[in-house]
Amino acid sequence: RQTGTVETDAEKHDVEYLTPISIGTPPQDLIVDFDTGSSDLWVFSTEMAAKDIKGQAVYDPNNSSTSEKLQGSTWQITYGDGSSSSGDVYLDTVTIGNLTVPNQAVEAAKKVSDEFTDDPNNDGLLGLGFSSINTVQPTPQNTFFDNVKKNLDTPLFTTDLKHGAPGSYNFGYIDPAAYIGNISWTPVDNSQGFWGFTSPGYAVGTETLRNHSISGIADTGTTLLLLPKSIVKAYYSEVQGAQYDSSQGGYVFPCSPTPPDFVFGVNNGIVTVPGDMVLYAPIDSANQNCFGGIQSDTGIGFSIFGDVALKTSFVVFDAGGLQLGWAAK
Ligand SMILES: Cc1ccc(-c2noc([C@H]3C[C@@H](O)CN3)n2)cc1F
Repeated sequence: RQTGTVETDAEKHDVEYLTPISIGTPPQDLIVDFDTGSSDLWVFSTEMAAKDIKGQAVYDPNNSSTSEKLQGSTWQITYGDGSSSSGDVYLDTVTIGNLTVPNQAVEAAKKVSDEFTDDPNNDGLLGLGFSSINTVQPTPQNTFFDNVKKNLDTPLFTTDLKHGAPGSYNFGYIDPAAYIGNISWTPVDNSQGFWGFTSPGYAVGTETLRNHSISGIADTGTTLLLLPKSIVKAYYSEVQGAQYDSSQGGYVFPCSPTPPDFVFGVNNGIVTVPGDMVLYAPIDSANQNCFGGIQSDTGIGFSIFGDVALKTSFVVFDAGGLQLGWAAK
């Protein structure tokens, strides 16, 4: 039985968290976006057109003695922001930290949309969602976590994302030094392939929790906290000068004073998103106005507890108990 840990670095404004992995023999090092909201491990590869690669590291299956083409298999994925990628599939050895999975399905990109080409530090994505939504055809493949979990002390991983500082993903153990107080546990609904859960309510600032079911997913690959329009309006009604700016595509408000905290329930506990985390990023060079870290989930069909929510907490993604644990830190 094993456990593992790997450090993840925040990009500017914590827009995404990038984590090193190794693929093949000898090992090829790439840095990828761990995404609990999807379930494909795909990487930039030598099968792409040179014009679509701008600084990224690429996986070369021909340079790995352990790669084996999964004949006839292809994949195609589209993310929440409309970005997409596609290609074919190899089985190869994948190592994260001290954990190795032989014969992991590695999805080699042949095409990627401009958003990926224009993201030079990101060499691909590693899905930590449920394998039921893996896009490989004709036979969906297992995620790294699904393949490694039988070797773990316990079938869970934890996230400790931070604001503008390296965080960590741990596999197979809960580090008691990584959080304070108690872990609030809530059941996971994985029927859509996500780490879905329902929060019982929310509060703005220091008010008491309002009963309002919020069904959403814990998604490390989404930058912001996307909530029902009514809750977003209630929050920004208490932020001086806040307004919906269609040119920015969301609520903006003066970067000072610090806006109120946003609190959401997790079972009988609460998670507090400090006001200064709702100040997502300045939209002008004078840093006068800021884009909000809380925005509407309209059109998605569920809420998304992205990095703005996750980086406030130590979160346990427990596939054994099919539950999520949230703790302060
Ligand atoms: C350029 C780029 C675009 C999107 C994403 C991306 N990664 O995870 C997610 C969310 C949305 C949902 O699809 C699953 N989790 N989005 C990453 C990128 F590097």
